[in-house]
Amino acid sequence: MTQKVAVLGTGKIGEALLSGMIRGGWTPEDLLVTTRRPERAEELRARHGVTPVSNAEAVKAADTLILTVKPQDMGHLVDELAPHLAAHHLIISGAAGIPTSFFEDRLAAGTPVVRVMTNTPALVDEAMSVISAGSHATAAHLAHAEAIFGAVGKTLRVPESQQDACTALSGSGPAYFFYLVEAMTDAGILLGLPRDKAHDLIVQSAIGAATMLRDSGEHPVRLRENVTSPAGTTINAIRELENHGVRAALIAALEAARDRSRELASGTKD
Ligand SMILES: NC(=O)C1=CN([C@@H]2O[C@H](COP(=O)(O)OP(=O)(O)OC[C@H]3O[C@@H](n4cnc5c(N)ncnc54)[C@H](OP(=O)(O)O)[C@@H]3O)[C@@H](O)[C@H]2O)C=CC1
Ligand SMILES: O=C(O)[C@@H]1CCC=N1
Repeated sequence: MTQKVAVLGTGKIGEALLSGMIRGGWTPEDLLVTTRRPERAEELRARHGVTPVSNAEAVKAADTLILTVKPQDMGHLVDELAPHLAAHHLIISGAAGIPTSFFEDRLAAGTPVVRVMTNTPALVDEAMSVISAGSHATAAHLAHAEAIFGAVGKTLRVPESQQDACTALSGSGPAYFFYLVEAMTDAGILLGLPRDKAHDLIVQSAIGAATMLRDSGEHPVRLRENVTSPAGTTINAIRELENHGVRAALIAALEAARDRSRELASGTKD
């Protein structure tokens, strides 16, 4: 088995992973990338010193193939790879929705497949990556996937049946926080603050709150209660959040994301 790892379809998430692997000690010589557009390939070579190759060349040179194309492009990519694959290859899919059986049904019997859902904080080594084994993936394959995704943040093994839910929570999760910051910054504008100051206040509050959630060991309810003084300001805001159904909206939003992940399972749903 070579040390080489290929990232096939190196777009936003593929590049986030790639850059983290390099920060984590992988040498660019051990990393191959594939892209659809030649200009994208050159961009990756210039930024990271990695070698862009064709999908077929990637299969020849690397044992571990990380597939980070969109779910809708996965069928086409797998058809292209199938004739070149051999027994030593490990397939790691980073796509939303696509089950490991999608690959197992299209590739030679016994092909090991690991499914991973990571997220964009991989760019700052704070990703949350959830990892599930396909039918033929061994403990060593899972450990290998953990070593790769562990370079960009935390990893958690989950049964594959929980992957769509995890995609809704942590895969898409950063977007919800960015959306909240955007909305709260607008509120700051309404309250008369300059945009840059409103942004800084909210971002630092988010960092502080996230650090407390991670490090204090306290339940989120307790942390919120500690901010909420009797007859104070916070409870007025909380009442408005409840009046506007924000909690119900979040539950419905994540359920919709989970449903879309399920819908993408066939790899053909636009
Ligand atoms: N963005 C996110 O936050 C997350 C995304 N994901 C998953 O990661 C995957 C990629 O998402 P994202 O990075 O956002 O999307 P991008 O569109 O940025 O990346 C996909 C890349 O794949 C390339 N590509 C498509 N087909 C081929 C092919 N046959 N051979 C080589 N390259 C190909 C595309 O090239 P071109 O640009 O030329 O079209 C594109 O650069 C998806 O499956 C998504 O579900 C998972 C977790 C989080
Ligand atoms: O929106 C998406 O489909 C991808 C998967 C999880 C985050 N982004």
